[in-house]
Amino acid sequence: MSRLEVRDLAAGYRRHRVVSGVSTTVDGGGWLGIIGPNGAGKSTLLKAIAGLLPHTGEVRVGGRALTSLPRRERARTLAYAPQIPQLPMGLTVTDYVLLGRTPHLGPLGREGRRDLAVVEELLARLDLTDLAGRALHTLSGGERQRTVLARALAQRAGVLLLDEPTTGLDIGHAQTLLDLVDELRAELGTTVVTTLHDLTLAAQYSERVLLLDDGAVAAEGTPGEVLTPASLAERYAARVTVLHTPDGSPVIAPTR
Ligand SMILES: Nc1ncnc2c1ncn2[C@@H]1O[C@H](COP(=O)(O)OP(=O)(O)OP(=O)(O)O)[C@@H](O)[C@H]1O
Repeated sequence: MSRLEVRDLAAGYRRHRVVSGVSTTVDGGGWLGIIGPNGAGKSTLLKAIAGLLPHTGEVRVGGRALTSLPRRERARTLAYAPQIPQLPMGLTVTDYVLLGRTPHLGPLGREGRRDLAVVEELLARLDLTDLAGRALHTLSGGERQRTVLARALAQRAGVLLLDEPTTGLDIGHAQTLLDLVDELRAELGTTVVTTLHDLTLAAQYSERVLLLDDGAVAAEGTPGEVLTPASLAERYAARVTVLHTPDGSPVIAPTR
C-alpha cells in the first residue's frame, strides 16, 4: 500500500514562500481532500508533493523519499493531474491517454495489449470512447478535462494527486469521475489527494479533509470535524449551513 507522508513541507516561487510547515499522512488507499480559499496555496502544495516545485521538507511514499526514486519508478509511484495542463493539441485522445502508460512500457517502448486495455477501459468509464480518435484541440473544456484525468489514471500509480479534477465538469460527469477514483481506491488501494472547491463533493468523497489557509494547515480531520459553519465563516468569510441528504451525506449549502 502507498502510504503518503508529508513532513514540514515548504514551497513557493522565487523568493515568495507560499506554503510552509505542512505535515500530513494519508494511509494507503485513503483519500485526503485539500480545501481552502482562493490563493491559500492548494495547487502549490500539490505541485510540491508531486516534486514539480523546489521545496524543503520531505515527501515519502511507502516509506521511501520520492526524490530518491529514479524517474520511471517515481512515475509508477505517483501521478499528478494539474489544474491547467499544457496539452500537445495535435494528439488524439487515445494517444494522449496512452502517454500515461509510458512508465510501464517495455524496453522497446511499445505499448502492449494490457496498456491498450487499460486505456480502452478508462475511455469507456469516463464517457470518452466516442471521442477516442479526436484531436485534443477539438474537445470541449469538460471533454478535455476528462481526457487529462484519464491519462493520470492510466498511469496506475500508487498515489494519485488531482488538482481540481471536477472543474468544468457537469454534475453527472463530476460524480462519474469521483466514483471511478473511489473504485480505483477500493480495487487497487490507490492513495488519493485532491484539491476541491466544491465543499459538498469534498465532504462526500474524502475520508479526511485538510483546510489550508494562507499557506498553512488551519485544520485537518474528518469532513464532519473540519467543514463546520464556524470554520467556513472564519476561513472563507462564507455563510453556510451543513445539511444532510436522506442517506446522511453532508451538503454544504450557502445561506443568504
Ligand atoms: N507561478 C507562480 N509564480 C508566482 N506566484 C504564484 C505562481 N503560482 C501561484 N502563485 C501565487 O501563489 C499563491 C498560491 O497560489 P495557488 O495557486 O497555490 O493557490 P490555490 O489555493 O490553489 O488557489 P485557487 O483556489 O485560486 O486555485 C497565490 O498568491 C498565487 O498568486
